[in-house]
Amino acid sequence: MASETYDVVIVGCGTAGLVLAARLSEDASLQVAVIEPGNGHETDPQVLTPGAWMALTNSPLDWAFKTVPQKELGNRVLDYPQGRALGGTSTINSFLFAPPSRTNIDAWAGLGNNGWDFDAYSEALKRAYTFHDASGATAGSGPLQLSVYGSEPVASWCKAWVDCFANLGFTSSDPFSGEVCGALSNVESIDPGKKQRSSSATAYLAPASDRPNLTVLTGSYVSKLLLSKTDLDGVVAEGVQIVTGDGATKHIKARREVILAAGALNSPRILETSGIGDPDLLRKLGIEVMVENPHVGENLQNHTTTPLIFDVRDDQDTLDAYFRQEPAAVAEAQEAYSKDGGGPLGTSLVSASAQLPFPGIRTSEGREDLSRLLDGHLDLEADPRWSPRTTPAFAEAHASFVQSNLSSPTEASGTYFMAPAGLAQTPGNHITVVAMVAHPLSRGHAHITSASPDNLAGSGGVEIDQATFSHPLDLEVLARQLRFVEEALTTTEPVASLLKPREALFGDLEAAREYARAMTTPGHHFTGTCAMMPRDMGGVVDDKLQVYGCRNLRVCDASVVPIIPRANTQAVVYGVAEMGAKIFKEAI
Ligand SMILES: Cc1cc2nc3c(=O)[nH]c(=O)nc-3n(C[C@H](O)[C@H](O)[C@H](O)COP(=O)(O)OP(=O)(O)OC[C@H]3O[C@@H](n4cnc5c(N)ncnc54)[C@H](O)[C@@H]3O)c2cc1C
Repeated sequence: MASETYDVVIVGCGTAGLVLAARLSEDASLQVAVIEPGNGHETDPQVLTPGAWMALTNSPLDWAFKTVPQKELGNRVLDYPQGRALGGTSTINSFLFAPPSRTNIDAWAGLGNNGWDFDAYSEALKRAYTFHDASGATAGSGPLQLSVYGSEPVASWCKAWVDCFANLGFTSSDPFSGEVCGALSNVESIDPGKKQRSSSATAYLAPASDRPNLTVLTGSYVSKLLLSKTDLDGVVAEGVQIVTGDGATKHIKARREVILAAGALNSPRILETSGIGDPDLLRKLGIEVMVENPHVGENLQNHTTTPLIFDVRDDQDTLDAYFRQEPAAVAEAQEAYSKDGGGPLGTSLVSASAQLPFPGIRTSEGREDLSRLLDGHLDLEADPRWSPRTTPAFAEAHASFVQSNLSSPTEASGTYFMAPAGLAQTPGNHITVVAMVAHPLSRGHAHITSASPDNLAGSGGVEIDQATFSHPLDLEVLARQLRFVEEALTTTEPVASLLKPREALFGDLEAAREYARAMTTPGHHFTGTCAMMPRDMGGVVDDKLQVYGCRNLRVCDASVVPIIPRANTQAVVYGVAEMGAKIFKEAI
């Protein structure tokens, strides 16, 4: 069988994978190979034009996973998109760049992950981005380009949104500070010079692509890790087996390290297919057990998103006509974008967000409500009913973090997004607001259901269960967020007087729960399936991102995130990858 040898072999040219490829190949003495089933789309206008991102899901650039039916959502099956291209999900995502909170990252350190405190993490994240603010000033020193969109009517809606929450006492703050408690115009991974998508492919790979020590193998998927078991060394990763675009099987050997960066759904699949996972599952499927670890593929965490659409006064401008793809509005959008990158094609359309504490936490009534909820639903002694495969130690640490987050008047336990258009594409003018529980307690899993390495070519042979609302506290918090946001926007200026009169949807909490069960869809923030924490707590990798029980094998992508961040995940992944690159450089 054909074989090639490099020092480091990286599996996946995604968000994290290309950060690692670019950073590690800065050392000209290291031969680095990175492998990707998808292809490059460097000149594809569908990828580069911000407003076109929605068409990328369910396209050939999407793995297009699906969950099993979700019991608490009336057995609905959920779409789980994931990028399959140079840049991975950073090539198909919706641009929002939301750095995580100090308390969230410090909670990772609190699990026993030495060196992963917020200050160290923040330094690493700054190496990933350069943020250009409206005045032209910049922050950060990295290749990823970030900006805030400023065209009308989006800018006016963002201002009204920010002012509305300021009037409720939630003043906006610096999104990079780790301490946001208020509303803001979203920072997006859009290059303000080119008015185009900035991804790990454009920002990290493009400038490094002609390095002689960096080999990028596209159109090829890893079908197996090459692991050997010896009495002396235990289990060692020696490389990977790949299947190329023409169906040939090849071995790519690693002298030093194999780094899995295949994302939160594919990294655990590759481990399990290669014999690292729950011994019962592996034996049942006829896979030789190389490393026993029942936590591989467990601890899947994801946000849920629940939209509320508000009718806007007819004399207020929104992006509805474009969103309904009315020919005149589409032509106008194309003209605006080709003129100066403005108009709806220049932005994700998800223009503003708010990160807010538990509804009512600043009143005694709200605090009593929360206290009843926590007493009824949050057992700090680790309740295994909600996540039977999680260790009591992790369940307790997770619950304790969520309790402290919900109880704080200044920490965000809810994240809200605003788009100045109706996502239902109905006639008239609208804004859509999406509510999200920042740190859900429900945890699911992603496990293989077949031993065949051929499955790794696509989305078959895997069972993904998000276990939506399996922890009852998540639905309770969300129901309160929905009532809060409806009341806040319809009664607080300046937004209230921009909306048409409306009959409240949620007379009581049960109405809000029902609405959530019917309308909730997944965020695309899959994390946790190869969690970084001590092994006896349920970890798959240690704080150097090494896979427990296997030498020369690391994981570095969204799967290592042990507790989901309060908002979207790409910023977290860029930070994790920059942290990982530093750790690996020191180790190799
Ligand atoms: C539709 C969508 C919109 C999103 N919007 C936002 C947003 O607005 N803001 C935000 O912060 N986050 C957003 N996210 C989430 C965020 O983009 C991801 O969390 C992040 O990019 C994941 O990075 P990763 O490196 O873990 O995985 P990926 O970037 O997905 O990289 C994994 C790579 O591994 C490759 N791979 C998989 N299997 C194999 C194999 N067997 N062999 C070789 N390679 C393999 C994949 O093809 C892929 O290129 C969005 C996600 C989606 C799906």
